[in-house]
Amino acid sequence: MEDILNKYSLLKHQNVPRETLLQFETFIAMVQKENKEINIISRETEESDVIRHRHVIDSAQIIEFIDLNSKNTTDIGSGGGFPGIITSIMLKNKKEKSKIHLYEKSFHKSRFLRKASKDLEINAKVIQENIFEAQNLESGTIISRAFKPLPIVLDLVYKNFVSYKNVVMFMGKTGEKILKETLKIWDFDFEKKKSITSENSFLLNIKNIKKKI
Ligand SMILES: C[S@@+](CC[C@H](N)C(=O)[O-])C[C@H]1O[C@@H](n2cnc3c(N)ncnc32)[C@H](O)[C@@H]1O
Repeated sequence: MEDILNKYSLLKHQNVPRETLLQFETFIAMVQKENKEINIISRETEESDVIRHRHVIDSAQIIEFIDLNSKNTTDIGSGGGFPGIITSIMLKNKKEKSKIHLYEKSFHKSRFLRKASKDLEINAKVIQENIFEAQNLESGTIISRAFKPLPIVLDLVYKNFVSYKNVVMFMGKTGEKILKETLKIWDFDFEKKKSITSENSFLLNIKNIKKKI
């Protein structure tokens, strides 16, 4: 059998423990099983290799942006648990106490997320709610992957969160254009990191959001 470290060679620089990688593999099997019942990820991407690269490794690369001094991190629009479940697995094996709050409006996906969190014994809380209706939220890092466009996420954070440390956004191939347009309306500090899984994508680590107009 191929060594698990080879399968996750893109994460080599992060020294992810074998135990964490094994839990990633368990989670991949859970997603594949559930995907037969409900649409967690698109059917074309449900091969193990594809889930590992496109969803698991892609999610894991944000770990360095998570504020470990905060009580909780919030994943908005968690879907099948990317990146919320993946980061929670990593925090558990790093013995970090920060809890991941997974906001997901779908009943079926929330039920899957709850079961996966329980079976994986991770420190995650699933909140089945429309996040736009949630008020006075508090978080350390807020994570958003394939949820809504950047300006909508910024507006949500601005209006619905009373405190947060930073916002991590996954940006695709139109990311540069979207960033430029967004900066006309919003003022914020940001840091960019090239994605390790996709040539045209990057991560944005955003702080100090202010509205310009
Ligand atoms: C395209 S999926 C992305 C899921 C996951 N973050 C990923 O990267 O694979 C967007 C998810 O956000 C959820 N969602 C959409 N609007 C929402 C809302 N207002 N509140 C909470 N969840 C929402 C959807 O049900 C869906 O599961």
